[in-house]
Amino acid sequence: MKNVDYKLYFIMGSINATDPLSVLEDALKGGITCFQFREKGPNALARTEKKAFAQSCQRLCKQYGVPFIVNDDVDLSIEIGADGVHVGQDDTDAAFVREKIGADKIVGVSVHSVDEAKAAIAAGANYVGIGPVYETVSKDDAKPVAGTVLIEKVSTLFPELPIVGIGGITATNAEPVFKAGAHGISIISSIASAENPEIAAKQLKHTANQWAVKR
Ligand SMILES: Cc1ncsc1CCOP(=O)(O)O
Ligand SMILES: C=C1C=NC(C)=NC1=N
Repeated sequence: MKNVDYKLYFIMGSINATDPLSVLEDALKGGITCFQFREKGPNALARTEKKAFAQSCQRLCKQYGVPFIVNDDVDLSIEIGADGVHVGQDDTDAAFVREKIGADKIVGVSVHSVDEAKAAIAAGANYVGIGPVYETVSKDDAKPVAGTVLIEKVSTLFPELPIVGIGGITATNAEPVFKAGAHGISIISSIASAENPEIAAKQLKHTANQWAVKR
């Protein structure tokens, strides 16, 4: 799975929306370019329910030709033939994930330092997620707000490495994330909690397209 478009990377799980499948379909209609199935938190689904929900999301992504990436759960990703896996520093080791899912799948890694970015590259990551750029309400154990400093450092040191910024990103604060060198923005609440998720995705896509051209 090469040259993936990380421009507008939506992340969601069953706890992020009342009707998650209709939110995902709206986001897909609004033009998201990548989706991450992130089923985490106190009331997250497990086992058979989690797999069934993941496959419903995967089916929608397939209809819209959008890559379907699973957060952390490597076995689920393999079981349902997902397009890739995203891992955090405390999740499964990225090199192990790469070895398990094979060369043509997507491996994404959350990084919080230059050293972690270096290690992610060595492990065979296709992209890194850097944040939280701004205050986030969607991850209770998020690291301190980092701004765009690390995005600038990593994009300067590793110009070829795809970077997505994450954390509190909206249509009005996305510009600095791209200016700092990110290839894309990762979003939960600006889309999942929006009055109209399709319009929210369209607005974010418009901003992302403006900046992706200037890269
Ligand atoms: C998963 C994750 N990692 C760092 S912040 C975050 C949550 C992003 O959610 P939101 O876009 O609602 O701030
Ligand atoms: C924590 C994360 C950072 N970045 C991305 C893309 N996904 C995540 N779940």
